[in-house]
Amino acid sequence: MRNDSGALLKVDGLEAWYGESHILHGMKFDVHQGEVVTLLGRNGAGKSTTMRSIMGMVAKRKGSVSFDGTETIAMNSNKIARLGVALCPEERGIFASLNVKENMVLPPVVKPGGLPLSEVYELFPRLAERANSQGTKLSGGEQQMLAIARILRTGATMLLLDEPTEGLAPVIVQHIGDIIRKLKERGFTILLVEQNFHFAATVADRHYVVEHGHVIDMIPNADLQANMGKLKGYLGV
Ligand SMILES: Nc1ncnc2c1ncn2[C@@H]1O[C@H](COP(=O)(O)OP(=O)(O)OP(=O)(O)O)[C@@H](O)[C@H]1O
Repeated sequence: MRNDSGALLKVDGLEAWYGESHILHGMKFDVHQGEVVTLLGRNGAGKSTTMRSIMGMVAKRKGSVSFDGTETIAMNSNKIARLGVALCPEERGIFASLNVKENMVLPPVVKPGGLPLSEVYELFPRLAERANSQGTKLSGGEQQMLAIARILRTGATMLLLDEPTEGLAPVIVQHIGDIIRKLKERGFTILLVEQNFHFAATVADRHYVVEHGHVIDMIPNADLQANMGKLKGYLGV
């Protein structure tokens, strides 16, 4: 059952700490079924910590995070994953000694409905070509594709993508954009952390601006151009 607002993911009053450092201060936002939503903000604003907290990977946290009506704040990350939420972390986490196919079949299927390898390869023809290549031999773009492809295998329906375009050439960034739009068409719900707001504008429905561990604004993508000056001010660019 969805919660009252109809949101698939609802974050409310989320606080998080690393040791004694208080990082998140009442994060509040939601993501509806089938939406692509970004978290934008300056370095150190708390975007990755928010993603990690949603996944249950930050030990000290409180507040409320609900997924499809289920409160997850007290759950461990395995249990959260079994609800169908998956994180593609900024560092990508490819196993260097394994090849593409081995990397792909490694994560456990947590929920029925994960994409079979054949469908993953349809979405990522480049990975099909590179199926037997070792992780160390992949370009940054191929590693990023593999990192996304891997979580599609798990059956997750809510994808948390942390800076998927970081350090990639413009042509690869465009390709990642195509993939995100295809995933949206297939009904996936996506929360995206991005530094590149020009890219974010090409894939997202709404943008939340994060500063000092909480949301300070929400801008629908349709209003982004009209709010560009304000957004650049928030981001200091
Ligand atoms: N493992 C950690 N231990 C202690 N502090 C951390 C840890 N990870 C992040 N931080 C600190 O938490 C704050 C928020 O970091 P976070 O990575 O969530 O920000 P961000 O908005 O994702 O920024 P960036 O775009 O630079 O990744 C920063 O001050 C960072 O130094």
